[in-house]
Amino acid sequence: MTAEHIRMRGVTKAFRFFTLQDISFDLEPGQVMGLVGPNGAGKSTTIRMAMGLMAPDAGEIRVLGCAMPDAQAVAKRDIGYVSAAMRLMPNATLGRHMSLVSSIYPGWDPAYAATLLGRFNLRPEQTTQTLSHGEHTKAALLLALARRPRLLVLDEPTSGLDPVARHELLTEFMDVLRDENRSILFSSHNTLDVERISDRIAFLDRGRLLGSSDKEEFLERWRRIQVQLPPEAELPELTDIVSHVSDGRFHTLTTNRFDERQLAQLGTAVHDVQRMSLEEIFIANVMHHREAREQ
Ligand SMILES: Nc1ncnc2c1ncn2[C@@H]1O[C@H](COP(=O)(O)OP(=O)(O)OP(=O)(O)O)[C@@H](O)[C@H]1O
Repeated sequence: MTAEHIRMRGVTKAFRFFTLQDISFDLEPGQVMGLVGPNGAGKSTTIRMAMGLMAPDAGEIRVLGCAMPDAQAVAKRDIGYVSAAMRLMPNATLGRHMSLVSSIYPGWDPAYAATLLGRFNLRPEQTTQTLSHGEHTKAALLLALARRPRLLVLDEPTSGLDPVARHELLTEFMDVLRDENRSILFSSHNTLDVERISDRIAFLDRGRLLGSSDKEEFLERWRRIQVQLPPEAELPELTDIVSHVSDGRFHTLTTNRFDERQLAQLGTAVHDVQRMSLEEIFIANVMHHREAREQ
């Protein structure tokens, strides 16, 4: 029995034109992990395997202590899963969905469901086919959240939502995490959302995991260093520089392992040191790995 809510080790899945390679990460109780990657990076494939909807070619997946995909029926009693591809029954009302879900899952919380109806501005009488895209997403999220599952797995949960609904949803996620036995894995292109609520981040690109660590660790390690050299002077040999842009005199160095040693080596040439947003780190990380692979 493992304590992790999700544990992936060496997970590989090959399609005709794409391979997800050697994916390993852990999601601990009480954590929110943002799975970030460009289009086609393998986020949904990773999530689908974690949900037991697809078997890996190799590697180990355990979710809430259950081996996936074999023991998915047991694990899913305590997982709320929402993806953009999911469709509610077209002719049924939201109220019908709510009573169906509440009859299956003992954790259903009617008072919380009523609160979410108000927050998401939804009515139980609405049928699925009359819902807008954003309302459909909110309805699916309501059905997952009101079960109060131990693990929420959300594939692009904020796509198609307006900024106010996004804000409300992210606030809901933070509420979920007041309970340290619960956790969330969510995928997103929206690095602002990920930066706001995640405490762990996994970056994926072209089927590979570029890194998985605490958000604060990413934000602490990555820096842009602006350097201004006197004429004829040469930039000292530095390690851990992932990108270097220069017009001869002014240099912008991006480092993924910032420390005082680098500044000491550059001395008085350092003009400015800037923290990077998660979006800037994401782009720099992806470009650095792509260049390294192409060399
Ligand atoms: N069943 C499948 N058969 C063949 N190829 C597949 C299958 N499912 C996914 N792929 C391929 O795997 C790659 C990764 O897809 P995936 O949906 O996991 O990416 P993603 O990171 O979620 O992308 P996006 O952000 O665009 O939704 C894509 O190139 C896709 O074409």
